[in-house]
Amino acid sequence: MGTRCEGLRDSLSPIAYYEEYSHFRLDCLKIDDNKELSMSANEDLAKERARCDFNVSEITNILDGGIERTKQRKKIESIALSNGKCCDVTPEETLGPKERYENAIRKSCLYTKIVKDQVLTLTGLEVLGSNSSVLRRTADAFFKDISPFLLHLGMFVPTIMGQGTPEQQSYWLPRALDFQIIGTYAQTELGHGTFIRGLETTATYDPDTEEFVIHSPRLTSYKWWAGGLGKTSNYCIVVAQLYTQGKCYGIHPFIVQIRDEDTHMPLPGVRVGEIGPRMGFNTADNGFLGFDHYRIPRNHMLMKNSQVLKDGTYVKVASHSKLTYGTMVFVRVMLVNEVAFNLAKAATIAVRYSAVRRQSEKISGEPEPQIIDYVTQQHKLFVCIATAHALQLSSNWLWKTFSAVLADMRGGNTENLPELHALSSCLKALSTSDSAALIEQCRLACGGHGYMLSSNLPLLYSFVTATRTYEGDYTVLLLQTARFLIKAWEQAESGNPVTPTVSYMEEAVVGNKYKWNGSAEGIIKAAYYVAAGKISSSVTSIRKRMKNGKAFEDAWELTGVQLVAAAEAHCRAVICDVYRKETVRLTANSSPNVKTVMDQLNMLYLSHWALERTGDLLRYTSTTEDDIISCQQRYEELLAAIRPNAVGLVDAFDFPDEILQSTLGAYDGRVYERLMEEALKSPLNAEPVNRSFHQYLKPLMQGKL
Ligand SMILES: CC(C)(COP(=O)(O)OP(=O)(O)OC[C@H]1O[C@@H](n2cnc3c(N)ncnc32)[C@H](O)[C@@H]1OP(=O)(O)O)[C@@H](O)C(=O)NCCC(=O)NCCSC(=O)CCCC(=O)O
Ligand SMILES: Cc1cc2nc3c(=O)[nH]c(=O)nc-3n(C[C@H](O)[C@H](O)[C@H](O)COP(=O)(O)OP(=O)(O)OC[C@H]3O[C@@H](n4cnc5c(N)ncnc54)[C@H](O)[C@@H]3O)c2cc1C
Repeated sequence: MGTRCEGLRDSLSPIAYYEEYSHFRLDCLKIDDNKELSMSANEDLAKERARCDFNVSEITNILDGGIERTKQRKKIESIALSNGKCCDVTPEETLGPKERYENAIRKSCLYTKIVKDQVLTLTGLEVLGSNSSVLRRTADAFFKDISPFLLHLGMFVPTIMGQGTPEQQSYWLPRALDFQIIGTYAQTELGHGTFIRGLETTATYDPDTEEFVIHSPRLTSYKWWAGGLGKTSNYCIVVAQLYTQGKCYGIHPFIVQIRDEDTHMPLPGVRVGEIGPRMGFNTADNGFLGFDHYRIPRNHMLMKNSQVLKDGTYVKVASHSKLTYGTMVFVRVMLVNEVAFNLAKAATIAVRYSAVRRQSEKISGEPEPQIIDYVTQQHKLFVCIATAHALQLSSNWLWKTFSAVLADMRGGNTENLPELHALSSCLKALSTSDSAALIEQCRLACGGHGYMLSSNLPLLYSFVTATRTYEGDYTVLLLQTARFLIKAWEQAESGNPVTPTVSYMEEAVVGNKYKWNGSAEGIIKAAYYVAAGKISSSVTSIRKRMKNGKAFEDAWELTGVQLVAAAEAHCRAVICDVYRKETVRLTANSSPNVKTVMDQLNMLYLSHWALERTGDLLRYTSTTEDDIISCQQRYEELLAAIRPNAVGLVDAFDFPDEILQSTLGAYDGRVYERLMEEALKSPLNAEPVNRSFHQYLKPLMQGKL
C-alpha cells in the first residue's frame, strides 16, 4: 500500500504475482480519457490542515510523554520502516490460512531481528514496560493481524521476570530475550478460563527423580487459546495445580519445554496443535496443549513466590496469596495503553475519511458537504478522539500506580495490592469495552467503505473486541472491582479510613445529594456521587436479601447486575478525574491554543458521559432537567468548536501510513485511488475469467449442468 512496498512483489508475495494479467490491472487504473488515477493528495485534507489553529507536534509530544519520547519513538519507527520489508504486496487477508501463518512468521523474524539488533540496544528493557507502546506501534507496520510472537514478549518473558527467582531469571531471560527459545503463556483450558482455581492440569512432584509430572486428566483440562502455542513456541508457561506430599497447593506456574529445540517436533508426552479459525488473531496460531504424564525438572517451577524443596516440602515465600496472578495484573495494565492506541488509529482513519468523503446535500443545489460537517458525524467521531486521550492518559497514570505498588511489594509491603487489583481490573474492563464499541462506531461512520478490510477498521475491531474477553472477561473483572468497592463502602460507613481512589465515599456515605454545576470539576464530582449512589444501592440490596434469609453468596449473586453497574460508574468517575487532572497538568506550559483544544476535548468527554448517564444523575444527584439541557447545549457547542481542529487532532497521533495500513486513513487522503489499487490486488482480479465459469456457470447457463 505504501510506496515502500513497490518493487517488492516478486520477493514478498507468497502466491505468484500474475504478471500476464497486468494489462488488466493497468486498464482498470485508466479512467476518464485515459488519465491515470490521481497521485496527488486530497485537497480537502490539505485545507483542513491549513485551518488547524494549534501546533500539532505539541500535542504529539504530550501524548508520547515528552519531546524526548517523541524523538525516540520516531527514531525506532524510522529504523523499522526504512527496512522496507514491513508490508505485503499481496494483502495478507487474501492469503490462505497456512500462507498467512508462514508470512506472519517471516515478518515476525524480520521484525525480531530489528528489535534485537537495533531497538533493544537503543532503549534497553524499558521498551517492554513503561515504553512498550513504541514497540507495539512499530509492530503494526509489519502485522495487520497479530504476530505469533506476541505472547513471547507480552507474557512469557514478563512471567519469568515476575515469578522467577534471580537464578531462574539469569538462566531463562538471556535465552528468551535473544529468541533462542520462544515461549507463550498457557493458562486457560477448554473447561476453565475465568475460574482459574478450577484449572485441571496437574503438576505432581516426584521426590525420587526430583521432577514434576505434568498431566492433563481429561479433555476439559487441555490448555486452549494460548497465542503462538499451536506451531511457533517451543517453551511455555503452564499454569497447573501443584501436588506434593499428597496435598494440592493450588495453581502455580511452570516452564515447560514442549518441542525439540532442533527439530521442533513435539516432545513425547506432549500433544500440541492449533485451535482453528477465529474471528481475529488468525495469524497468531492460538493453540491447544495436553500432557500425558510428562516430566520436567523440579527447578522448572517458577519459585519466586513459593517453592518445592528437593524432598517435596512446600514453602510459601510470598507475603500475599495472589502474587501468582501477577502476570495478569501486569498485562491488564498494559492493555489499557494498547487499546487507547488502537482507538487512536480508528479515529485517525474515520476522521480523515470524513474530511475527504462528500455525501448528500445540506441545502438543495449546493455542493455536497464533507461528511464531517454533519453534526451527527461529529458526535460519532470526536468522542473517539477524546476517549483515546482519556485512555492514554489514564494508562500512563495506571502504569505509575502499578510501578509504585510493585516497588512497595519488593520491600515486602502488599498493602496496596487490593486497590491496584481493583483499579487494573475495572480500567482494563472499561477501556477495552469502550474502545471496541468506539472502533465499531468509527467503522459505521465510514459507511460501506468502512466494511472493506483494506480500511483496516474490521481488523482493528476484531483485535480489540478480543481484549474485552481475554486477560479477564469484562463482567468478571468488574465484579472483582465491586468486591473491593463494597468493602470500602463498609469501611467508610464505619468511619474507618479508605484508600485514595475511593476517598469520595467518605463524603458520600453521609447521604447528601450533590448539586450539579456544569464545570469540569462539578461533572467529575457528580460522577463520583453516581458511583457512590450505585454502590450504596448495591449494599442495600445485598443487606435486604440477607435479611430475608439469603446467604451472603446468594445475595451477592442476585445483586450482580447492580454491582457491575456500580463498578462501571466508579471506573468512569476515575477516568474522568484522571483525564481532567492529567490534561491540566500536562498543558500547564503549553501554548494557549493547545491548552484550549485539549480542554475542549476533555470537556467533550465529560459532557458526553454526563449525557449518557442522565438517568443516573437525576437519580443520585440533585441535577435538574434545566442542568441537562444546558449540558446538551454545551456539548453541541464543543462539537462546533472542535470541528476545525479535528484533522489536526488526529494528525497529532502521528501514525505513519505504514502503521495505519488503511486505504481510508492515509495521510494524503487518496481514498478512492487506494481503494481501487487495493481491489486490484485481489487474487480474483488476477485473471479476466475465473475457471469456475467453464466448470459451473457456463453449463448452468446453457442448461448442460
Ligand atoms: C476471576 C478471578 C480474579 C477469581 O480468582 P479467585 O482466586 O477465584 O479469587 P476470588 O475468590 O474471586 O478472590 C479472592 C481474593 O483474591 C483477590 N484477587 C483476585 N485476583 C487478584 C489479583 N490478580 N491480584 C490481587 N488480588 C487478587 C480478590 O480481590 C479477592 O480478595 P478478597 O478476598 O476480596 O480480599 C481469577 O480467577 C481471574 O483472574 N480470572 C481471569 C483469568 C484471566 O485473566 N486469564 C488470562 C489468561 S492469559 C490471556 O488471556 C492472554 C491473552 C493475551 C494476548 O493474546 O495478548
Ligand atoms: C483471542 C484470545 C486470546 C487468548 N489468549 C490466551 C493466552 O494466550 N493464554 C491463555 O491462557 N488464555 C488466553 N485466552 C483465554 C482468555 O483469557 C479467556 O477466554 C478469558 O479469560 C475468559 O474466560 P472464559 O473463556 O473461560 O470465559 P467464561 O468464564 O466461560 O465466560 C463466559 C460468560 O460467563 C460469564 N461468567 C463467567 N464467570 C462468571 C462469574 N463468576 N460471574 C458472572 N459471570 C461470569 C462471563 O462474563 C461471560 O459472559 C485468550 C482468549 C482469546 C479470545
